[in-house]
Amino acid sequence: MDIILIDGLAIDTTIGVYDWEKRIQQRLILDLELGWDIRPAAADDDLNQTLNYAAISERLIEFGNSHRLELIETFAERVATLLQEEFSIPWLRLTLHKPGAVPEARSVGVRIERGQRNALP
Ligand SMILES: Nc1nc2c(c(=O)[nH]1)N=C([C@H](O)[C@@H](O)CO)CN2
Repeated sequence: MDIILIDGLAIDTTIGVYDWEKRIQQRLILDLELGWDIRPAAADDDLNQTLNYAAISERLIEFGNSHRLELIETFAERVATLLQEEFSIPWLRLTLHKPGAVPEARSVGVRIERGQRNALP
């Protein structure tokens, strides 16, 4: 399986468990590895046969702007489901950072994998 990469995607959203967090926007940073077979697109030089990383990035930014969640776990799970359902992505690894959450840490976050890695040749 090949991998389409989106690294360091900045998404501003309302996220957090505390009351003060529900009144502000905070930035999440997403790194995505999206499983795909890129050979048909490469053979035909055709965007329609691959994952359009620009369209996916735009959709995830829109998701963040239109949802208010508490846990980064929930955000990550919702994004993974969206990617699988709307873009038919068979396998993905999502790393989500909430950089400002713990001042003493460079970053905190979650990493999840969803789907079947060997679903494609
Ligand atoms: N595992 C998690 N721990 C914490 C989360 C979270 O989403 N997942 N969130 C918070 C607060 O919202 C925090 O980010 C405020 O600084 C605390 N722990």
